[in-house]
Amino acid sequence: MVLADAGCDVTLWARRAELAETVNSTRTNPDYLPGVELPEGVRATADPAEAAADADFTVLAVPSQTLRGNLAAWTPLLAPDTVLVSLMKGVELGSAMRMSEVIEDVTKVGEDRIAIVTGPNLAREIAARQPAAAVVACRDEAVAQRLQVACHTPYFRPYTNTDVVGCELGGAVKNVIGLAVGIADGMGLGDNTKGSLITRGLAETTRLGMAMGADPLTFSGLAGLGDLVATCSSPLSRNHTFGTNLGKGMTLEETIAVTKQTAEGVKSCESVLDLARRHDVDMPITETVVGIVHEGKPPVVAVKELMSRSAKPERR
Ligand SMILES: NC(=O)c1ccc[n+]([C@@H]2O[C@H](COP(=O)([O-])OP(=O)(O)OC[C@H]3O[C@@H](n4cnc5c(N)ncnc54)[C@H](O)[C@@H]3O)[C@@H](O)[C@H]2O)c1
Ligand SMILES: O=P(O)(O)OC[C@H](O)CO
Repeated sequence: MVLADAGCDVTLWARRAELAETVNSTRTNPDYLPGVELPEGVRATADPAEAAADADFTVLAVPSQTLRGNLAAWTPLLAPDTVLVSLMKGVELGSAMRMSEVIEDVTKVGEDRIAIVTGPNLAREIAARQPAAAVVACRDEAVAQRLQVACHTPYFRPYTNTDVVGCELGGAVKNVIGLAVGIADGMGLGDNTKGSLITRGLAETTRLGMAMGADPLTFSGLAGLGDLVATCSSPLSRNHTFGTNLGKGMTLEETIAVTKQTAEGVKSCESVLDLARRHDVDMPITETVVGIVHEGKPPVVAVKELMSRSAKPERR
């Protein structure tokens, strides 16, 4: 919708032929965004070759853990000079690669032709054309500027950034902190807890980012604080909602069963912790989320452990 509203011709790939047909005939995607009318500039197809043909930008928005497999099939279909754009906010399990690294690894396209779009961009609000800012990041600023033009609309305001590492980490780790805040909400804890988790969550995200060569200022921008605040405040966030259900006492299996869309932090909390250990960075909130989500630690016990860590200066 954003690209079409900005004047681009968009071909949307859908896995199911019947969904592509529904999008074309009704101009809606009733399974995911009921009630939202898609602009004329969006056409759907179930044929990835048709979607990829001659594309100036190939925008990738599949779950982070399926990207590698999807791209392996799509790489031969990509237009020769296309810019690959990641909307995904996750880290690959096992390799601990960021999404742009997975894209480079599979397609062998150089980092100057790989960009990301991130920031406080809850899909439902974007689809309602509510005002939002975003970050378009690419190592090659000229490419970021081209993409900025391609997605700039009266309601969607993209800023450029060349710190791809920082922007990607901001997006992936905020999902983990969103889970933590959701768990606290579900336990009935209040806004002091939320403010503390958001701030200390941003501190551990920044520590990891700096260890990986990111610019610390990125984390006070849209890809860091901006997205963290949106995710941790909103009932529209899948990660936040997933955490709230866990905090209310639902089991992991029950929570997965009621979650219809991708909550990236559920898997990426493990890969973020993996990254932290590879870079020797302390990430206590991420570790706590892994403990609750994957090791069956009761939230009450996890909170006690987090609060009884040794006292230390704030800036360390
Ligand atoms: N929804 C948002 O508000 C939002 C905003 C910004 C970024 N993102 C990011 O976008 C990415 C995708 O999230 P989403 O909101 O579109 O999730 P979603 O669950 O709504 O949609 C994921 C899509 O991927 C498809 N899919 C699932 N498994 C697949 C597979 N094996 N191969 C190919 N396609 C598959 C699903 O059919 C679905 O169409 C995530 O990384 C998320 O963090 C989402
Ligand atoms: O629904 P979530 O938790 O995946 O969050 C969506 C977007 O990333 C918010 O910017």
